Amino acid sequence: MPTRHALPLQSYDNARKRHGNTTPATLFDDLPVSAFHRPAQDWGIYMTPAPSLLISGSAWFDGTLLFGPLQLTIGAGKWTCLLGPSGVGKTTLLRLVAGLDAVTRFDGHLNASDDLPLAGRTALMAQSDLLMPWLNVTDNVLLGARLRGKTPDHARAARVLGRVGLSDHTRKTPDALSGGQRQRVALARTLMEDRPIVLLDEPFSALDARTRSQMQDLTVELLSGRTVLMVTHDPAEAARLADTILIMTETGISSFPPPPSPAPRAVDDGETLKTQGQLLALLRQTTQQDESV
Ligand SMILES: Nc1ncnc2c1ncn2[C@@H]1O[C@H](COP(=O)(O)OP(=O)(O)OP(=O)(O)O)[C@@H](O)[C@H]1O
Repeated sequence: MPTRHALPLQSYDNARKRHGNTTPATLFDDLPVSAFHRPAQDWGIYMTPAPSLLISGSAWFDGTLLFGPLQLTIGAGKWTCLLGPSGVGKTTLLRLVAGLDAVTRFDGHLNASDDLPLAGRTALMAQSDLLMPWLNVTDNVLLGARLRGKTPDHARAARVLGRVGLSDHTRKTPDALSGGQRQRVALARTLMEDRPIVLLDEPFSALDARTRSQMQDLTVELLSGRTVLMVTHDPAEAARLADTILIMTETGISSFPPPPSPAPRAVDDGETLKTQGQLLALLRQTTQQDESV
């Protein structure tokens, strides 16, 4: 764990200690430590146009094959949904792309099509919200900027928090929020991070149906032009949002045709509902095959 005493938010380490170090250390570890000390103009690399992701290889944990060999391309500026049975390695794949998985060995290549490093160009919204319990909602959303020594953009944070429906909750700490509200704070924080590659791990799973469809629309709007890789268990979500649908199983990754209309698709769009049904049928088959092994 790198020391963080030079970070602009001086109280970060102390607060972590006070709270028993309960917050996962990985929240902003996608930033190389040296990046915290770079002059502002060097941050240009993080604003590059969205590249494709080229992934090829196998992942191993403790000498056991987790998944692979697999080979896939995540389209530049496109929204790719990754589905598959629990435990097949979807989260691991996201964490590997984000450079956050120190325990899994990946034999192969994880590259951007522009040949620039991935480090610092990804934003990951993890399955757990990773909110700092001692910071209020606004400060959680602004934490990334503070850690990088940038002037926090309070006006933008207020706008994004307004868009995710949390304007009335900005001064609350996470313990005073519902699960769905916490997930919206985490979403707001990810949307504040201006990265060309965005990795979302079941970002809408804790939301009620109405809020979920609203947050899906908002996220598509705000991440337009980014390369998005989203893990989801929800065929309806994939059918609404995906430019590309990928199914990950123990035997590899295959693609599934999305509906022809552009995303986000209407929830009652006929082609979208058809794709949702076909996808669910395929996932049921996949799960049954896994269970019969
Ligand atoms: N820290 C860890 N130590 C050991 N094994 C782990 C660890 N994290 C994950 N695994 C194992 O790695 C495999 C892949 O896990 P991963 O979380 O990537 O799956 P997933 O497809 O995202 O599952 P889910 O859909 O349930 O979130 C699983 O078998 C899991 O048990």
